[in-house]
This record gives sequence, C-alpha cells and structure tokens, in this order.
Amino acid sequence: MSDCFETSDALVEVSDLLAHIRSAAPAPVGMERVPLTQAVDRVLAEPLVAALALPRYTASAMDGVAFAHQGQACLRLIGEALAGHPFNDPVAPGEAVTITTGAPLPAGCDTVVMAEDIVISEDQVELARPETVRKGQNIRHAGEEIAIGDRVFEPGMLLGPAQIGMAASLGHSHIEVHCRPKVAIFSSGDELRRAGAVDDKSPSLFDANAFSLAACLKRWGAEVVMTEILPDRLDESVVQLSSASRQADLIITSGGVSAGQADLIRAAIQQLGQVTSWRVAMRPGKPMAFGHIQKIPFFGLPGNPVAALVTLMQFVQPLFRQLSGCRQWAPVKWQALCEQSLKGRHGRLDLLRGRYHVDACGVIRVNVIKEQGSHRLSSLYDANCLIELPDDLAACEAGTSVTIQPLGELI
Ligand SMILES: Nc1nc2c(c(=O)[nH]1)N[C@H]1C(S)=C(S)[C@@H](COP(=O)(O)OP(=O)(O)OC[C@H]3O[C@@H](n4cnc5c(N)ncnc54)[C@H](O)[C@@H]3O)O[C@H]1N2
Ligand code: MOO
Repeated sequence: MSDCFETSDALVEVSDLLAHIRSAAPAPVGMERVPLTQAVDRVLAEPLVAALALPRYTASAMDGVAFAHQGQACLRLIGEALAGHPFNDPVAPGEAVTITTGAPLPAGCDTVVMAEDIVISEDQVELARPETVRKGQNIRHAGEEIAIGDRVFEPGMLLGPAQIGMAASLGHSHIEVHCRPKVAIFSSGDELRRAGAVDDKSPSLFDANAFSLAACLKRWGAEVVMTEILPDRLDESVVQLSSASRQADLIITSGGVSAGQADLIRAAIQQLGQVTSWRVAMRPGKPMAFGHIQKIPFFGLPGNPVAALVTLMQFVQPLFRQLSGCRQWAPVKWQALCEQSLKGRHGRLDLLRGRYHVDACGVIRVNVIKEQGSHRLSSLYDANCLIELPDDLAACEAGTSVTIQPLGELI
C-alpha cells in the first residue's frame, strides 16, 4: 500500500479509498451447509450443478386436450392425463385425452388445445377454431430450461427467492453458502447511554449508531457478535477492541475518530494494528478511518449518526460484500434531473440527502432535502436517495443531470 495512506493527513479521494479497501479486504469467510429454508439472502459458496433436467418431463402448459395434430376438427376422447396421474397408454391419430397443466404429455400426442377452445360431448371433442391450432402448441419440453449437468448458479451469487425455488426444483434440501461474517460494533463516547438504560439527566444521549449500523449489517447478512459502548479511555478501548479482534471478521467503531482530545479510536487501533487511511474527501464522513488489527479489517466511522450510516453504505458495504463471498456486487446508481440548484464543497464528494420521483414521462427527477445536518437522522428517512455532487463541483444549476444512489438499494 502507498505511503500516502500510511503517513499523510491529507484528505483521501473517495475512489482511491475504495480501491485501497478493495485491495485490503481479506478472503471471504468460510462456508457452511444450510437448509434451503434458511438460505435467503445468503451467498452461494459452491456451484450448483443440475442433476436433473427442467422441466423434468414433456408436459402440457394448459388445461385442455392433447392429441397428435393432423388438421382435424373432431377427435375421440379416450381418457385423461392429470398432473401426478399420467395417462400411460399411447394415443393414436384421431384420438385425444383431456389433460391438465403440468401433466406428462402421453405418447403419440404433440399438441394441446386449451379448454376454452373445445366443446366436449360424451366421448367426442370438437375444436372450436381448428384453423388456429399450430402443431406443438402449449407444450413444455423436457430439459428446455435446464439440462442435466448445467452449472445453474456460480459461487458468489446472492440467493433470492427465485434462486431458492430453483434449487428446490432441482431437488436440493440444503445448500452450500458462505458463513455470515461476524461483525463487532462499538460506539465511542462518554456521553453515550444504551437505549433502555436509566436516563441520568447528565448531558448524555442514547446510542443510535450501534442500533442503526447493526440493523443495516443484519440486512446485508452479518452476524453481529457484539455492540458495546467504549468509554473515552484509551486503555479500556484497547482491551475491548483487542478482544473483538479475536472474535470478529470485521470491526466497526463510530465516534471518537476526528480531532478532539477525547477522540482516541485511532490511537487505540495504532496500539493493536495499523490505521492505513484517515480522512476522506467526502461530506458527510470526512473523519473516517480505515485499518486493521492483525488481519481483521477495521472501520472507524464518524460519530454523527448520518455520517456513520453514509460511510457504512459507501465504504463498509463493498468490503462486507467481498467478505461475504459476493462476486457481483456493485452499488446501484441512476441519473436524475435535479430540480433545484445544489451547493457543495469543492474538493469533496458531497452526498446530499434527496428525494427522487419518476415523472409522467418516465424521467427521474430529484430534489434535495432542506436540512442536511449530519446529526439529523430524520434527513435519512425523509430522503429516498443520496445525490452525488462530485469533488470538482462546488455547485450545480437546476436542470443538471446528477448521479443518485437510491437508498432502497443501499440499506
Ligand atoms: N476539529 C474538527 N472537528 C470535527 C471534525 C474535524 O475534521 N475536525 N469533523 C467533524 C465531523 S465531519 C464529524 S462527522 C464529527 C465526527 O467526529 P467523531 O467521529 O470524533 O465523533 P464524536 O465527536 O465522538 O461525535 C460526533 C457527534 O456524534 C454524536 N455521536 C457519537 N456517537 C454517537 C452514537 N453512537 N449515537 C448517537 N450519536 C452519537 C456525538 O455525541 C457528537 O454529537 O466531528 C466533527 N468535528
Ligand atoms: O462526517 Mo461529518 O458528518 O461531515 O459532520
């Protein structure tokens, strides 16, 4: 890693910090076999190879009648084929069977006409519009979706409901996934009290960050192994962080990382490992620190509650996804027309809280939230996106196209 990350207190550019974090990320955590019922939002650790074809057999796609297509309008009904109860005899030309959706197509049949387009009287079937019938219609062919031996999913895939349904269709009751990365979360500051504790009326405040950060990480699939408050004492912080480094795959602190006399987090990390980057050219989030204790990555997020969550989304998330084994993850970004002029600060990427909507012509339009203070958590839930004002712009006019990060995709 470059000296700039080790020694300089200059602001690090966002793209440089992201590259540094990516290169410093450890290998993905180990794997475990879990029941499919617990696999949603987990990351696949081994390829899923099909031992079966899908569909498993050639079947009807409609409720109706099956027969061999020869242009005829009238057929003799000889039986029925149901999903789960196939018709096992061959069907001769001129004959038909009633059939349900998903029932195996009997031998001799190649076409299905749906029930709405036929008239049945006793053992006769009349096709209402024979001229519209195409040979082979309404048939699902064995193996047309998945062939035996196909690599259906590659490792690194995030498993959603459709992938889980597919794994079940292929007969898997369990699946090999990466373990949940273990995360230790600390809030730093003598002013902090744990929600639920007695309010001692001193100028104290309830710890918001441990809860908001843990909530976000759990959504991403973390196992949060501890959430503790660190006092403004170096020795105590060193002991607790050291203990966390023996239990967690990732350590996150919030607060105590800027330039005040009680900002001890960087000093604690320097005793145990290394801070390789401090202060990023981004607002909110400037005082963020990154480093490691032994091989365990460490993020020192700023204490202001919005800054803590925004830096979690921007910098912790990419590393967390790598740690989880995700191979394809990238942040979602859209272009939107800004309806107001925007003000930021030259030399920093401003991430303004905004609200986007899609207008009647399908254009995404965005407005900035009035109050942007990074202590105001309400600015994050009043918003539905972050608006990027790049570091080479101090302002932009109304009507400019800007990049937005939809919050629904981030947290
Ligand atoms: N001289 C400087 N002062 C400050 C700088 C700077 O660069 N130089 N940066 C400012 C920015 S930007 C931010 S953000 C804050 C972050 O500083 P810290 O990370 O050291 O955070 P604290 O000072 O401990 O706390 C800041 C603020 O947030 C409240 N807080 C902290 N933890 C929590 C929590 N878990 N839940 C709720 N609220 C929390 C804390 O009480 C403070 O009000 O520094 C600026 N100053
Ligand atoms: O990280 Mo701070 O939020 O810019 O006040």
